[in-house]
Amino acid sequence: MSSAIIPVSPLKSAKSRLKKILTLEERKNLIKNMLLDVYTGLKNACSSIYVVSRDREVLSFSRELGVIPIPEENTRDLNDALQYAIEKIEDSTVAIVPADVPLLRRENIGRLIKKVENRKRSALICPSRGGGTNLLILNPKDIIKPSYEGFSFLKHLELCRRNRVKLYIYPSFYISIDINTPEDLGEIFIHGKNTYTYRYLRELGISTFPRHSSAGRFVIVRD
Ligand SMILES: Nc1nc2c(ncn2[C@@H]2O[C@H](COP(=O)(O)OP(=O)(O)OP(=O)(O)O)[C@@H](O)[C@H]2O)c(=O)[nH]1
Ligand SMILES: C[C@H](OP(=O)(O)O)C(=O)O
Repeated sequence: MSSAIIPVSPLKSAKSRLKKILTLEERKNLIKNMLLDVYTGLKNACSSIYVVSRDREVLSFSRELGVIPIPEENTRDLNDALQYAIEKIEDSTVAIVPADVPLLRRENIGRLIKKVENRKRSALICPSRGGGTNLLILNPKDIIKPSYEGFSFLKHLELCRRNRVKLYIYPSFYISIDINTPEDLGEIFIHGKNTYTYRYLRELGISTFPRHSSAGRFVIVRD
C-alpha cells in the first residue's frame, strides 16, 4: 500500500503573491479549500494521507478531514519537513503533493501510484510549470531525498539518474498547475468548476475575463 504526504506552510505567511486580491483570512481559507481538493484527489488512491506542518490551525483542520497530522519539529524548510514526515511513515511507497495543486483531483492518481508500487526502485514525477515538482511518487520512500525549491524537477531527475532509479515522467496539465499568483487563479475558473477552490473564489465574488497581453491571459476581478 501507499501513503501520501501533503506539506503545508504556516497559514499566516503562505500565498504571499495573492496579497493584492485576498486578505490574510481569505488566503487562509483558500489554502484550506485547496487542501480539501488535494485530499479529495488522494483519498481513494492511498491507504493513509498525512499533512506535515508547524501550523496548529492546519494540523487541526487536517484532523477534522480524517487526515493524519504530523507536527513538524526542528525543521528549517520544506525539504526538512518532508524528510521528517517520510521517516515517520511505514508504507514503502509514498506520494508527495503540495497543498496548492487543486486540479490534481481531475487525474487518476491511483493509477500513477500503482505504476510505482508495482516497480521496485522506481519514481514518478509530474512537473509543475516553471520547473517545480507537483507530484513525486517514490518506491521505496527514501530512494532519493526530496529536493524542492528552484528547478526541483531537474534536481529530482538528476537524483534519479545518479541512483539508477526507474523514472516515469507524467506531464499532466492539471497537476502542473500550482496556485501562487492571480494569473494561476484564472485556470481554476476554466478547469476547476467542480472544485472547493472554485466555489470559494465565487463566494468571494471573484471572476475572470480573457486578456491577450504580455501581462497574461486572465483579468481577475472582484465584485
Ligand atoms: N510543512 C511545510 N510545508 C511547506 C514549507 N514551505 C512550503 N511548504 C508547502 O509546500 C508547497 C509549495 O510551497 P510554495 O509554493 O513553494 O510556497 P507557499 O508558502 O505555498 O507560497 P508562497 O508564499 O507563494 O511562497 C505548499 O503546499 C506549501 O504550503 C515548510 O517549510 N513546511
Ligand atoms: C515547492 C516548489 O514549488 P514552487 O516554488 O516551484 O512553486 C517546487 O515545486 O519545488
